[in-house]
Amino acid sequence: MTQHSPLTQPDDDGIDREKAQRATRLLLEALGEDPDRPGLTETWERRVPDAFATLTDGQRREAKPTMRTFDAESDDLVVKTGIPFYSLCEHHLLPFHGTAHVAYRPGEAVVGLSKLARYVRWQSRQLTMQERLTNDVASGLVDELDAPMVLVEMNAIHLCEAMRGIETESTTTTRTAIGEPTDVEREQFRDAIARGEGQR
Ligand SMILES: Nc1nc2c(ncn2[C@@H]2O[C@H](COP(=O)(O)OP(=O)(O)OP(=O)(O)O)[C@@H](O)[C@H]2O)c(=O)[nH]1
Ligand SMILES: [Zn+2]
Repeated sequence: MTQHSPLTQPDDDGIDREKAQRATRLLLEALGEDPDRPGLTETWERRVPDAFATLTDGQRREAKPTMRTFDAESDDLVVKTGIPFYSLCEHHLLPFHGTAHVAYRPGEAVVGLSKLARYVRWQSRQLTMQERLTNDVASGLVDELDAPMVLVEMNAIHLCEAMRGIETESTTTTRTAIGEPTDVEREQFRDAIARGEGQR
């Protein structure tokens, strides 16, 4: 069907490229398009399968960022706010995107700061719901860091709500805590988020 992949088996990036090509072609036909018109041939042959391979690599452990850690020197809360993320809603296959804030109380280790953002980006790349993604980020970080306490907040706009359906762009906030955050830690997390928002 294409020079990019003669195989029906999943490629290394985990998606069955020929199926994705056939499905995209079929969808274009269902929409009344001619998939063989010049502007669309590479769309089903290459671009859409490649895009979905990237946008779902959160399902593949091999794509997980390396979480380099260092010895912790204290158990003071580490907070990273304003991490952009892009995900796909499993109901409509449309994006939801926004900002994540994460905090953890170190156990034996702290992680390189950039890895928190990389981890959120990787986890976001799957068909999911915002609530589940928030929990996945938190439980994943607990496992990765062996951290006794993690807090995550995500704020997002869902394009399935903005572009169709209710046609309203509103922000959804989801939060989760794993472990037992103290009142002081919760306050530090809230303050850091508010400070970050003040700077934008
Ligand atoms: N809880 C939750 N709901 C979501 C998320 N993403 C999309 N939705 C909602 O999923 C629901 C799907 O509702 P359905 O009634 O099955 O589908 P629909 O007819 O397309 O719904 P409308 O969007 O209201 O037109 C909608 O209310 C969306 O707003 C998410 O991450 N979490
Ligand atoms: Zn949706």
